[in-house]
This record gives sequence, structure tokens and C-alpha cells, in this order.
Amino acid sequence: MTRAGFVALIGEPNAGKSTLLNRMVGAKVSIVTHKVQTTRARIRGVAMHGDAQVVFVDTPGLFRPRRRLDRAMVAAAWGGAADADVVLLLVEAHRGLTDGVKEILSALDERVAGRPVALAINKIDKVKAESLLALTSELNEAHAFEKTFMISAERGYGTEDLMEWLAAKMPEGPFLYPEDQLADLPLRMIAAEMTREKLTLRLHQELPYELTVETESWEERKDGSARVDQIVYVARDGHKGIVLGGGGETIKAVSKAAREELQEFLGRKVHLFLTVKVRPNWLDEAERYSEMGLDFKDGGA
Ligand SMILES: Nc1nc2c(ncn2[C@@H]2O[C@H](COP(=O)(O)OP(=O)(O)OP(=O)(O)O)[C@@H](O)[C@H]2O)c(=O)[nH]1
Repeated sequence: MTRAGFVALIGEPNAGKSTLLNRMVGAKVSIVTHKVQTTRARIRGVAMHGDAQVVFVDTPGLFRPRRRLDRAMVAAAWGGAADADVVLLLVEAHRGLTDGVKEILSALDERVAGRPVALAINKIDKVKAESLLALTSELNEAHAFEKTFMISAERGYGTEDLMEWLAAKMPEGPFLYPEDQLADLPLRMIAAEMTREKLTLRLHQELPYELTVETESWEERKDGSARVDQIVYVARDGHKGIVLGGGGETIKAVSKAAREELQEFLGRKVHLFLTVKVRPNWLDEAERYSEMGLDFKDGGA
């Protein structure tokens, strides 16, 4: 008998959800950067473990929503958790029981009532082993977790045990995705995410998430290569210059880095063309939201 189900990863921004997802799934499907709040879509990765299929929902970081986009992200995060068979809360070992974690804990009972919730203390490579016991009991006093794991998503410590446990928690049933499918994101969206990641890394603090990337066209060529055209949408005229850089230097570097990553991912040659356009209202356009896997109305006032 096979098993299959969903695991929702929740936690504060930067807790390491994308890193863990990538490790469990074994391929890079979600973007990982040093910046917070990079995950927008409810990206799923599918991990196989023995007879079990575990589908991970990588939720946007939970944080206090202000703008429409933020509210939609938070609604998407909790939506993912409420549908899951197991909820996995990631807490950073060196930060412990922060106010943000406390807020998540107080919302847990209401939002995901009846679902098993496990705790994964992540980034244990950053702290002394002695401190972990105290942290474990402190967190378990704050919430009765079904199980506590100590892991390093980055180094792979403890992640095997975690996977083993999650697999056993999945309900019996047929696989939800074909076995060879790594993520249910279309290639076009993966390619757009790669470009957005490179932009985010390159621009640092200058443009938090006021830009979006869309793949306009994807053409398969006879020689086995692909021509990919993408548009980078910015919210303001002034941002266009920042994205382009002096003499187009920034966009060229971004394009090169994104092309290289996409080529490695696909295992073949890619011709990538980026165009920067100003679209003042994109943050409030419904269409943009569905392309990011979010529900526009969730962000409503
Ligand atoms: N030292 C250490 N760093 C880690 C570990 N896991 C993740 N990180 C780092 O923590 C940062 C954030 O990781 P992400 O996986 O992007 O975090 P996230 O929770 O998906 O973040 P959001 O998308 O903002 O919600 C990255 O710089 C990771 O390299 C770990 O086990 N140890």
C-alpha cells in the first residue's frame, strides 16, 4: 500500500523553509536567497521516500501583513497549512522563541485545528548542542508538539529522520503526482523565479519585492536550445534605471546569471532575453496575483 499527502512548512521569514524543501525534494524548485520574504507562490515539491510520496507546500513567511500583497501572502500561507496532513513549524535555533514564533503559535490552534503539528529546530549548526535541550522544552511548553526534530536544513543533519517520520504520517492512498515530477510549477514560472532571484540578489535593499518577472515566450529551437523572453515589471519609472544599471550593466549580469542557472537546470543551451517595463499598478492587478499562485481577493482590505 502506498502513502501520499501534504506537509505544510510554516515559520518566520528566513527560517529555512525553502532550503529544507530543496533538500527533501533533491532539486532546486523554490528560490533561496539571503533576503527575507522571497517566497510568494505556494510552491510544491514532491519527495519520494520508500512507498510514500510527500508533497511539500512551501509557504510564504508568516509575518504581520500591511499591504495588499502582504495580506495575500499570509492568507496563502495559512491556506496551505489548513489543507495539509502534517504542519511542520520551523524555528531558528539561534533565535529561539521570538515574538514572531509566539504569534504563529497562538494562531496555530485556530488556523490548523486538529492537524498534527511537528517542530523542527533548524540551523542547529549555528548553536552549541547544550542549548538545544533548553530550547526544546521552552518551545514544547509554549505548544504541545507531536514531535520535535533538531535539524540543519543546509547541512542535512537530522533531515533523514524527519523525512522518515513525515513519510510514515502520510495517509494511505495512491500517489498524488507522477513519480518523476519534481514540482508542479510550469517551466516558464521556474525560469521567471530564477531571474527574479538573481535580480533580488543583485539589487539587495534597493527594490524589495516591487518587481515581478514573467516569461513572455518560450521557443524550442531545432538545434535543441531554447529561446526564452522575459519581462521584468517594475512599479515606478525610477526603478527601471536601477534594474538596467549604468550602461545596462545590471540587467546584463542578471541575464547572464539567470541564463547559466536555467541552462544547468535544463541541461541544454538557453538564449535568454530580458526586457524591463514599467507597470505602475502591478501590485494591485488581479492577473499578477494568479500568476504568482496567490488569490487576489485574499489581499482585499
Ligand atoms: N547556518 C544555516 N543556515 C541555514 C540553514 N537553513 C537555511 N539557512 C539559511 O537561511 C537563509 C534563509 O533560508 P530560506 O530557505 O530562504 O528561508 P525561508 O524560510 O524559505 O525564507 P522565506 O522565503 O523568506 O520565507 C538562507 O541564507 C539559508 O542558506 C541551516 O540549517 N543552517
